[in-house]
Amino acid sequence: MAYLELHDIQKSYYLGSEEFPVLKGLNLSFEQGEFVSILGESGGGKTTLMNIIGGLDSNYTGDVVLNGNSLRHDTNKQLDAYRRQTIGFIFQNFNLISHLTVLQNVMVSLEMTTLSRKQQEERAHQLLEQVGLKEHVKKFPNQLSGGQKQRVAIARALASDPEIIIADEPTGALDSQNTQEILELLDQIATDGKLVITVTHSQTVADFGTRIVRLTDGKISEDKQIKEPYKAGNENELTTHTLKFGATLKMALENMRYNLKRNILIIIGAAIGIFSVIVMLGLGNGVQGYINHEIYSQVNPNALQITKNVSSDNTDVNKSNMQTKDKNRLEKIKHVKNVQNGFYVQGGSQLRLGKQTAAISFMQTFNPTILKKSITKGDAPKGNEILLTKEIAAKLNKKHPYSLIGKKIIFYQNTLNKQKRPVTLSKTLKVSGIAKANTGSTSVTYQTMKSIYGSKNISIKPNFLTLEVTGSVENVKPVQNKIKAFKNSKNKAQYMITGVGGFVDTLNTYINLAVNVLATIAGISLLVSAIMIIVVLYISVSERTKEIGILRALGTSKGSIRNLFFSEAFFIGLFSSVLAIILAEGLAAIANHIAESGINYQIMQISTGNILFGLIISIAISLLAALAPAGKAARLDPIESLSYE
Ligand SMILES: Nc1ncnc2c1ncn2[C@@H]1O[C@H](COP(=O)(O)OP(=O)(O)OP(=O)(O)O)[C@@H](O)[C@H]1O
Repeated sequence: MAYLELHDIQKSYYLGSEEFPVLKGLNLSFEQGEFVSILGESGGGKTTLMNIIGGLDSNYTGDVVLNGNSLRHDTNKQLDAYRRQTIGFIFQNFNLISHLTVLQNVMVSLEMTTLSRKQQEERAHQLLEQVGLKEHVKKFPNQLSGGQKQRVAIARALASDPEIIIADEPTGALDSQNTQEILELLDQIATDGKLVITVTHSQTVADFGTRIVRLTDGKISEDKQIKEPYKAGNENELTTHTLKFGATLKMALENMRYNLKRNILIIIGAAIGIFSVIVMLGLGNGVQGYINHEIYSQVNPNALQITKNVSSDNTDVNKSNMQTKDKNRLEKIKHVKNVQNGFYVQGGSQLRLGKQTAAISFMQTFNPTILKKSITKGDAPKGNEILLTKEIAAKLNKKHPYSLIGKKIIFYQNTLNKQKRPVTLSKTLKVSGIAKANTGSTSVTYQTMKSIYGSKNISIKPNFLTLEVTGSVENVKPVQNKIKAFKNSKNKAQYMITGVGGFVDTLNTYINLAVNVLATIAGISLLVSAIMIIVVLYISVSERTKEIGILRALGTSKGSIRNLFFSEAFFIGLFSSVLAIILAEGLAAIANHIAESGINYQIMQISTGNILFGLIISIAISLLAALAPAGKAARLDPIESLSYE
């Protein structure tokens, strides 16, 4: 059994239904240490044969047997591994990857070995030194002569220490000096015990080897040994794998750097969409925050006032009073705390200080719906104290209303006693503080109110209750709904509620809705970015068709080719979102600077969540956009890709 055997290889090409047989039943066997030249007329099927031996073409009849193992039954993955580990390709037109340096071109092959990074680099340098390119490792292929390019290709072919070197007219594009040098290198490879099979038109090249096989009309017309073959070499000890994800990421970055201007434009284009979305979300947060801030400074949205829902023709005041059972049932509602008695009077109240008097149209007990911050000076009322609105205070002392704080004034209240006779209650109270008229209220404590009425033996019952809702303002609406659900005997709501919490929650829902609609509109530009990325990646695939062919010939799997384009898309997504985030933060800084001086509030609040959302959506869209182009790249036929011009 020979090292490599070809059994009855037949191959035809078809144009429509018309068959063009190229190889018509070849039987050959090769041993390691041989330097075989395949000679034949142009179009005779030499390249076709090399592709079959090299595992690039499996669409033939017959069998290729390596070390007793047939390639016939190999899966695509096994064929990838065969090309990586057993075959080293050298092409007439060199087929180097133009955006990689000499060193990187050799490293592509080495990155598919299990050697450590350091060992890979050492081996690449050593191989390049061996082919005489020590000084040129950092150059790009277009900075090299033809002969130098072919040496890079030889170093690359040797990288994974394969047992078979297939050279398809390796000197076809070289002058006689370079031809001589390349042939010597190939001869050296054969001396090391590898099998070198080279295709050539030239008798001189053919005479250099140890054996000549002539192909005529799809058959072997001559097979002659002209020199003693060299001794077979040792088994290849390097194990290989396909390009790992890290390596494809690196290659994608290198390719992006090579097409820098185009990629910068794409990144800017894609960033615009992400930028708009982040700005919209940030602005939404800011506007919502600002509106809530404004509302919260006026009212306490978590405080509710509850009164009995009595019909207007009802004259029985007792019906509007709150009972202990009302208090108890409110206390039981989830998120409710601090249910307090409240009492208000409308009309009949007056204040006196010396000769000055002031009528109070509405008087109530101090409760949580009166914001502490509405008290501009002084404090909330305690026992026998009264909080005045600035308006009322100004009636008692126009010039210096605040000077009333700490002073004693007399409070009068007209009411009816138990016998329904009109009486005037009076009590001296100390002014505890002055509150804003719009958000505060003239008020005393419930106890003080009780003692004012108690002075004429009148007992009062709370005519409203206040409660506080714990947690966020979102809890207010459910509490309100529970309270509204209590019905009286006529199936009417038993209570009426005043408080803005539910409204704030509804307002927030609307603001959120508006922000999401705006962000979605901004998101349409993401669709444009996605289409742009798809187009660019398709262009990239067609530009890199040859590179894909080269990588496939080197043994890169379809999956890794797919990853190469996913990696590129990943970076486009990543970089464009980073750019978008920087721009959005910059705009936020400017907008907030201006807003701070105008409304004293940061109007654009970009949260970490918004940033993460931008980052993830950008990468996800780019990866989705890469699906079709990456799939196309992976499906490309390696042989067609290699011959792509
Ligand atoms: N994909 C293809 N579809 C159809 N015909 C093909 C295809 N590839 C090659 N052929 C034909 O098969 C024949 C053999 O081609 P091949 O490239 O193997 O020849 P060759 O001996 O290497 O030629 P040369 O020495 O000129 O490179 C040619 O007639 C060519 O036109």
